[in-house]
Amino acid sequence: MSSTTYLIKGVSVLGAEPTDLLVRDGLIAPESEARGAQVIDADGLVALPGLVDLHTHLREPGREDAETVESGSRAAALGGYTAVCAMANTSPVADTAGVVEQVWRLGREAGLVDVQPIGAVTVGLAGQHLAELGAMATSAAKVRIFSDDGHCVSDPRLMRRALEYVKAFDGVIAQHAEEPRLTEGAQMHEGEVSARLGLTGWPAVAEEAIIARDALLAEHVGARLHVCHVSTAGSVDVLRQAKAAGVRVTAEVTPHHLLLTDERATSYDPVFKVNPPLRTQNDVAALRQALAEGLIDIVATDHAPHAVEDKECEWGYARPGMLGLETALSIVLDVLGPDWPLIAERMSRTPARIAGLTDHGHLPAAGAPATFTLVDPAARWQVDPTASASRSRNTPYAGMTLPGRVVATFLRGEPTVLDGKATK
Ligand SMILES: NC(=O)N[C@@H](CC(=O)O)C(=O)O
Ligand SMILES: [Zn+2]
Ligand SMILES: [Zn+2]
Repeated sequence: MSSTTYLIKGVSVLGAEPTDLLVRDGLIAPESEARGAQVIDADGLVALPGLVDLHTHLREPGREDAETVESGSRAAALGGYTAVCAMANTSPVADTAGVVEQVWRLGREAGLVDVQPIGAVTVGLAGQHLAELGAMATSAAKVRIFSDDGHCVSDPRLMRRALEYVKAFDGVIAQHAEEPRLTEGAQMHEGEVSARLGLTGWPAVAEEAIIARDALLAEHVGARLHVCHVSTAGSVDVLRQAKAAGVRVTAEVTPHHLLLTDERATSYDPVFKVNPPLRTQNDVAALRQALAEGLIDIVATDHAPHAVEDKECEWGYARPGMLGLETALSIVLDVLGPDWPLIAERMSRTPARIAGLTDHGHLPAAGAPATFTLVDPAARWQVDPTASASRSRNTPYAGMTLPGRVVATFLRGEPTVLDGKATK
């Protein structure tokens, strides 16, 4: 625990009238005890609860050339995050207690954000046999979210069993919704642009059909379902129906699906290749609306670092995925506007609740954990891929000027970012 006490002066909590926050012994303390504190001038800055990413690829173990738990944690802290959920599609796959505990320990050692491992649903992500979900849940990593992300759990019987299994410990299955038979050879969204470019399409219905099926399965067994990276207007309609019927379903949208469209593929620049693919302007509009209304519960980055040789090649050979941790808040600010209570809800409080991360998602107020981020809403910055803390460079926003800059991030009273720079 930090021995340093910080007095954050003149900060606007979620856009409210400026106030002072005293950070002491890991908590926000009553301000009367401010003697000897290190003062941080927060004039013009907004305080948000530390952001929580429910969908991050950290690539360790296996592809430490693309990202490590430490480098990804640093990118996260710089983006205003205090917790990230690490996806299981590593090498070896995080399908055992041993691997999830390794990732969890690496996160603790890096000490920049809380790294909460996600466990695989099936052994080796192969979609054949359930992984040892119970052993991962009772491990030191206390896994509560399970996902074969990168792959869809397409076998309905396996999906049903997984949903039933995790009910015992209030777990959740996070589904990468993609009917594989409908996306064989797919390179981009199936529509006008794919027809023009002559690239094999990934139809919206491949996502929507799985969400509909899984919502029915979740309802049938009374279990929790989370839908990863929702990308189409039709998926929003399915979610609306499922939620109206009382199904225990939550959903996420990525910053890139809120901003970019399939028109980007006309550049043939693989930096825009991602799964699910960038969709149409109509989809973007529906996703924004659904996020504002709460039909889509949260923003998750799907931060997917890839090595240069996997991205700087022909479109057809490139791996899908893009960086997201350092730009997410700026993109959301751009898309939603400075509605700080809404941003806090969608990027911190609700993801913390879904993941069961009780240390996170608290408003910075006396008595709460000092786990928050300070943002300069007036700052604008230009995205420079070479300046990223990630080991990879595949940001789709290179050269763009974005609003909002993270100035500081605190995790349980310890600064992980100060003056816009990581502290370790
Ligand atoms: N989003 C992607 O395009 N890629 C992800 C996998 C995934 O999220 O499905 C990856 O691991 O690279
Ligand atoms: Zn996915
Ligand atoms: Zn992913």
